[in-house]
Amino acid sequence: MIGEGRDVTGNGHSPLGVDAELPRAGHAVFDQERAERAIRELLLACGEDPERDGLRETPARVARAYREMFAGLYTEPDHVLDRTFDESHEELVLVTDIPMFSLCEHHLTPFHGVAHIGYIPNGQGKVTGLSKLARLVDLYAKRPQVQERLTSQVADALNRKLRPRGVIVVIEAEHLCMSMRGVRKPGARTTTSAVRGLLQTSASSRAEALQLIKGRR
Ligand SMILES: Nc1nc2c(ncn2[C@@H]2O[C@H](COP(=O)(O)OP(=O)(O)OP(=O)(O)O)[C@@H](O)[C@H]2O)c(=O)[nH]1
Ligand SMILES: [Zn+2]
Repeated sequence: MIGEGRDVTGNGHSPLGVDAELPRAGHAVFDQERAERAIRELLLACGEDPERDGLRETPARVARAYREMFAGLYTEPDHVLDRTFDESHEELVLVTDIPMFSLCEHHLTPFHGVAHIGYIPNGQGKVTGLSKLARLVDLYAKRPQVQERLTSQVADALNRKLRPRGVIVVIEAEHLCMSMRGVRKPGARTTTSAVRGLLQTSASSRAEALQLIKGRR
């Protein structure tokens, strides 16, 4: 099957079904041939001619694009948090404006924007590399998603793996299913947040994090 043995994520992790050490996420591997057939059928259903010059390679291209855009189905996102550093920092760590691209599971059209991710380490050597926060949101985003679930999944993964004192995830995104079709409201942005631990229970800690997120520019 095409896709086996390749790093579809571009982040050094193998797709599942190849590396038995990796925990399973969803089903095994991307079925390139099936996806190609489906895209060809879609073109036919739309009244297009998939044999014309400009479209001949399109089913294969689109299938490869979906393999990449759904890479989070074949790789366990939590895996990116496996390596931690022994740092005694006990205050907020916040990475803002992480570019985020996903596909809404209702229309399979993109929603995109930025993610802000913060956590308060537990002071017992569970600090992650900053890039891993961006990798985490990337892999959960690379699934058919809704913004609310994406936001909670990132927060829950951080909570599970780092056992921090608190977590905050805020995602601001524009949904193309609301801009280029349907209700057609380009520019409308949706903000979702998920807070865990101290950032849920302590209004002042949450306010401080939100202030840093809102006042970042
Ligand atoms: N809560 C939530 N809704 C979303 C998300 N992405 C898309 N949607 C919404 O999913 C809904 C699907 O509504 P339906 O009535 O089943 O589909 P539809 O007839 O295509 O709806 P319209 O988009 O209003 O034309 C729409 O209101 C979308 O705006 C998301 O991430 N979260
Ligand atoms: Zn949608």
